[in-house]
Amino acid sequence: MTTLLPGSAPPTASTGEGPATVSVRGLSHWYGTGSMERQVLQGIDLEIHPGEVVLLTGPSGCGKTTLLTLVGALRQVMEGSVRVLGCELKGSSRHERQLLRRSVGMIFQGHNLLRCLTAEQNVQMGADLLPDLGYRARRDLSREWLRAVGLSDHLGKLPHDLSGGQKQRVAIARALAAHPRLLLADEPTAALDSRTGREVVDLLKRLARDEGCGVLMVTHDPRILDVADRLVRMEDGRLWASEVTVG
Ligand SMILES: Nc1ncnc2c1ncn2[C@@H]1O[C@H](COP(=O)(O)OP(=O)(O)OP(=O)(O)O)[C@@H](O)[C@H]1O
Repeated sequence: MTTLLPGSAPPTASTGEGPATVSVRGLSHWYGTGSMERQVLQGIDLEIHPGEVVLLTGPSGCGKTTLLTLVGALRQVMEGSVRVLGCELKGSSRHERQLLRRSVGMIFQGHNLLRCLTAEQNVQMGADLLPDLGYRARRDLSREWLRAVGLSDHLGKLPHDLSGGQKQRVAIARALAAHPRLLLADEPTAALDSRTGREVVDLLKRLARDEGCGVLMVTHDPRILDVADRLVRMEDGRLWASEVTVG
């Protein structure tokens, strides 16, 4: 039996069909100017389809986070094409990028919780992005997501009363509460023990499958590679043709 995620629609997703969630073509990126200029991405091509979980691996400093932030509309695209949920980011306006980011969930290493808000209030910020939901519905949704990540007993706690792994799970619940159509995650299991890390990636996989959400996840964690529909390896700013279909 399939258990639906909080507030989710019945499963409709199919992996690899329909328009791509992300389509990157010939993407290059540089940092610095003049003699300090350094190319960090070199002609990247990548597609992610609705419901697909793509894991990105590669050595430290090879450009993984840069790629994630470009796809997440957090940086201006310098060269190449990045289409996310039908929106071309090359040449896009700040307003267009802001609108797009409402449909993109992001889980980065420093979980960025607001220190003065409880776990429940932090997650509610994610639910606030959903249109047409009253206060009570948003609060209930936040509680359901916190239950889904195993934190029902910590609703009223402030971030400094939570462990690193618990904070990471709040950040994950906040990203998922907004019902993203694309989820970008930078080492989401880094601060988690192996059991919690496994639960979190299984949750992300379910989100992808049940809601047709594309997932791009950077990881160094060999214990979770099996969650991938596809593994992509980056070295020196290039995606090598080692796109391995996992299972
Ligand atoms: N804002 C910036 N300004 C200048 N250089 C940067 C900036 N951000 C990243 N870099 C450099 O660009 C290169 C790629 O960095 P990036 O963070 O994308 O790599 P990464 O693969 O995610 O590394 P890690 O696995 O250690 O997080 C690195 O050499 C990094 O030092």
